[in-house]
Amino acid sequence: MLPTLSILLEEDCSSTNRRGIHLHDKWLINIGAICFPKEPSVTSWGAPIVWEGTFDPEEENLLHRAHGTVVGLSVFAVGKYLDSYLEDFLDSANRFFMPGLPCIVYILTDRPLDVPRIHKRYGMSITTLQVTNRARWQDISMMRMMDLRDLVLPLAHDQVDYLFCMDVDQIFTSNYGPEALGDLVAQLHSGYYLANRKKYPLERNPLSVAFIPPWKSTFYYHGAVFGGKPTHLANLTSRCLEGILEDKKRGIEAIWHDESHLNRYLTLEHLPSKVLSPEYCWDNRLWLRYHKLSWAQKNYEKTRLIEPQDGSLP
Ligand SMILES: CC(=O)N[C@H]1[C@@H](OP(=O)(O)OP(=O)(O)OC[C@H]2O[C@@H](n3ccc(=O)[nH]c3=O)[C@H](O)[C@@H]2O)O[C@H](CO)[C@H](O)[C@@H]1O
Ligand SMILES: [Mn+2]
Repeated sequence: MLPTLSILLEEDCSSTNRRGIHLHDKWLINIGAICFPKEPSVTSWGAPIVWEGTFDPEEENLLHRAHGTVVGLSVFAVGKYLDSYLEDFLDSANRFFMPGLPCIVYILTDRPLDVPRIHKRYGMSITTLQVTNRARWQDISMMRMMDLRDLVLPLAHDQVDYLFCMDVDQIFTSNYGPEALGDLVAQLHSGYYLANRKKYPLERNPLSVAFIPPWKSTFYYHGAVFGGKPTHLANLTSRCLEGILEDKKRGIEAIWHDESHLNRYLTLEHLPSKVLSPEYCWDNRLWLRYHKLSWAQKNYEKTRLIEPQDGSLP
C-alpha cells in the first residue's frame, strides 16, 4: 500500500520537516512522476535514524569484527506463541540477524522442551531460559521487563556487547546488521510513522506512570524491538518494570502495556542514541523499498489466552 501522498507532501516537503528534523539528502523515493520527499536521517537531539543507504554495511562489519563485537538477541515464546512463531523467527534470525558477527540467542519460554531445533550458523548459539506462563496476555507482555532484568541481563552483561529484545511474531527478511547497534536503540513504529503526532496512542491518563504529555513526544516507538548495551538495558527494564508495578498498585493498566512504559522511558527519561527506521520492523503496509524484519501474520484468537473474568493478576 502506498503512503498517503498528501500527508508526506504537505508535512515533510522541506529540508527540515515538521518535527524539526534534518532530512537526509541521499534518501529519495521516486514513484513514477511523483518525487517523494527525503526521509529524516537524524533526530533533533542528534541521534542517527538508520535507513538503507545511510551506512556502509562492509565498513560496519569490519569495524565490529575488529572490535570482536558479540551480539545478543532475546525473544519470548510463551504458550501458543511458541508453536505459531518461534521456528520462523529463529530460522530467519540464523540467516539474517548480524550474519557477520557472533551471536547468542536467549529464548524465554514456559516450554523449553518444545523449542524447535534449528540449523545454527557458525558463531550462533542458543540459550533457553524457563519463565512462568501468566494468566493474561497483557501480563505476559509486560512482565517481560522483569524477566529481561532478572534472567537475561545478568547473563548478557558478561556474554555480549549489545543486546536486542524482540517480539517473536516477526520474521527477518534481509540482512539486519551492525549498523543497528548502539548504546540505546529504539524502533520507530511502522504503523505511526506517517501519523501526525496528535494521533500517537500515548498513555493519556495522568495517573499512570506511563503518561506522556502529548506535546513532549517526538516519535512513537514500537515495543516489539529495542536494544542497546546491557548496562543501558538494565536501567530501561528496571524503570519500565517499576512503572508497570506502580500502575498495578494504582489499579491502572497503560493503553499499550509495556510499549507505553517504554515510550515514556525513551521520551522523558533517556533519549535513544540511535533510532531505527520502519525498515527494521515493517508492518507490511507502509510503502517501503527495503525491509529487514517484518511483522508475521497476527492471529490473536489462536495465540492469545482468553482474558480471565475474575481479574486475577499474574
Ligand atoms: C500495534 C499493537 O497492537 N501493539 C501492541 C500489541 O503488540 P503485539 O500484538 O505485537 O503483541 P504480541 O501479541 O506480539 O505480544 C508481545 C510479545 O509477547 C510475547 N507473548 C505474548 C503473549 C503470549 O501469550 N505469549 C508470548 O510469548 C511474544 O514474544 C509476543 O511477540 O500488544 C502488545 C501487548 O501484548 C503491546 O501492547 C503492543 O503495543
Ligand atoms: Mn508482536
